[in-house]
Amino acid sequence: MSGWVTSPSTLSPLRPLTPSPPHLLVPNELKLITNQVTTIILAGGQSSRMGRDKALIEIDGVPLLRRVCEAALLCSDEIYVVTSRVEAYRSRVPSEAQFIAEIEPRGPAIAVAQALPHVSTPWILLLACDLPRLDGTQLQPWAASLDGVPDAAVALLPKHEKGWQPLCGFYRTNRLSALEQFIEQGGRSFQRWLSTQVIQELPCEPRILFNCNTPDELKSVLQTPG
Ligand SMILES: Nc1nc2c(ncn2[C@@H]2O[C@H](COP(=O)(O)OP(=O)(O)OP(=O)(O)O)[C@@H](O)[C@H]2O)c(=O)[nH]1
Ligand SMILES: [Mg+2]
Repeated sequence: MSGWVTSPSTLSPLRPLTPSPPHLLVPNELKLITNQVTTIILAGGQSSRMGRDKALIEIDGVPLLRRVCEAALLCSDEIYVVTSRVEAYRSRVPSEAQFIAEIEPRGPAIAVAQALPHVSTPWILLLACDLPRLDGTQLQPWAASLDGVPDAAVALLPKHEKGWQPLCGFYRTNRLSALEQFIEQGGRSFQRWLSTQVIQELPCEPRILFNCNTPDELKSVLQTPG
């Protein structure tokens, strides 16, 4: 597959080319898994701007949360969904996804901190659940570039016009104790914490970061799929 830099030290062997059952959105043939990355998907927001649960909004018959899980499964084996709505989502995600239950939404920073004890890989891929144009085949070369990230950088994140996009990028697991400390000291804003950290920019097409927060944004996705 073009763009995928194979590196025996960081990649687990390719999946065998077994034919996929027809119900799978992610054919086994497309998977290129790195054993460096655990994916954490945040799906515990309030969806107040959308007026209904964004995670369950269907595009081409597939809930947004499932689309994001399927994209992540192209590059990582371990996927955790952090949410207070575990039962509502359980049947709507791929069977590989595991859940971390929150009592109530307390913001993305705390949700990430809650997931940390589950992670044993050196990197975390952190994703929002409202990224309808996230492309799993794009995640693969991103994950393959992690070895080249300078040691000083805590995260590899795309930039958009308002600054870093914290919910579509990679974090060094062993540096997130700084996030835990920030929270212990009362900090809640992910953006504020990021502003104190060294971040490496991840070159990224803006369309992949398109965030579906409002009914109008949803309409634009439905009108211009892909
Ligand atoms: N687990 C968890 N996820 C969250 C929390 N707050 C936001 N998220 C997720 O973070 C991502 C970005 O959230 P936003 O789109 O900014 O906010 P939202 O709360 O979902 O929606 P609004 O109420 O319209 O702001 C989404 O995937 C949310 O589900 C939280 O407290 N816990
Ligand atoms: Mg959003």
